[in-house]
Amino acid sequence: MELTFHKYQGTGNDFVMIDDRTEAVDLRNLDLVRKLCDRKFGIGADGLIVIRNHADFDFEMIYFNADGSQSMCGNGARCAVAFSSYLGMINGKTRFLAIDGPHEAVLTGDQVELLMGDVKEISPKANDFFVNTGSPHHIRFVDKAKEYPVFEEGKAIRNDIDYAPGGTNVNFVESVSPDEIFVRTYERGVEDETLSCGTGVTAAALVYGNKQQKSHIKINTPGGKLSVKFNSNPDGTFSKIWLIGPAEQVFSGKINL
Ligand SMILES: N[C@H](CCC[C@H](N)C(=O)O)C(=O)O
Repeated sequence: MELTFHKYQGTGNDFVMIDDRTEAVDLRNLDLVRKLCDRKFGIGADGLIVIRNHADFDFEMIYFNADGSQSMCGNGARCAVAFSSYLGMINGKTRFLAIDGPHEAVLTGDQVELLMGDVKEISPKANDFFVNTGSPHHIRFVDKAKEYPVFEEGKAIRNDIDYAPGGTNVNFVESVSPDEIFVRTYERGVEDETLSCGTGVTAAALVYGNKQQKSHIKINTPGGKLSVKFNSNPDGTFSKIWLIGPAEQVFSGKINL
């Protein structure tokens, strides 16, 4: 079977995208997911995104991490919006469905503004924090993030018994200025550091913004620049959380399965 794919990246978080409106892809075939994402034996990506029609939304995005596990993916969702526009399914604005529920997004040039789900709380975790922004995130503030042992420390926290059985993503955050941070992320399901993580920088921005009393945070990542703006509510929840950044089609191709 020959499969057409498109490769996208959002601030260095990269994805194999498949237009599966014919529903030809067997979503139970996790060996297929792992093969497509394999950087030596397949196309190579942090994750796979399958786009399907949905009666109540412009499209549905189904996200798989490279290991076949599923979660919400912020950068992937931004790339899915750009891909659905490329396919002619949307025109600038969209309302689509992901694993964590409905999302709105606006595409302006190569910038995608993605409305994330509301966040109920920021939980303290020893000297760190935990936030669920559609996927789980441990947040640790460090002095020199560029020199921090992200793989070793991230893997240890990701596998901490406190997070069993599902685990968590882990973000190491350095303050740059009152409204700017630098973030490196160890991603569950990729089981390595990725160049950026959309739900992760969103979680980091909420924690930092809450501390700094700021509602618009700029985020630098090894893969590029993102920003997050949000409302802090009197009950301690967060809403109108927008994740903003670029999404780019890198190449397309066909693969024989
Ligand atoms: N690895 C994450 C999902 C992808 C998150 C990341 N790629 C993003 O942009 O949000 C998890 O298993 O929860």
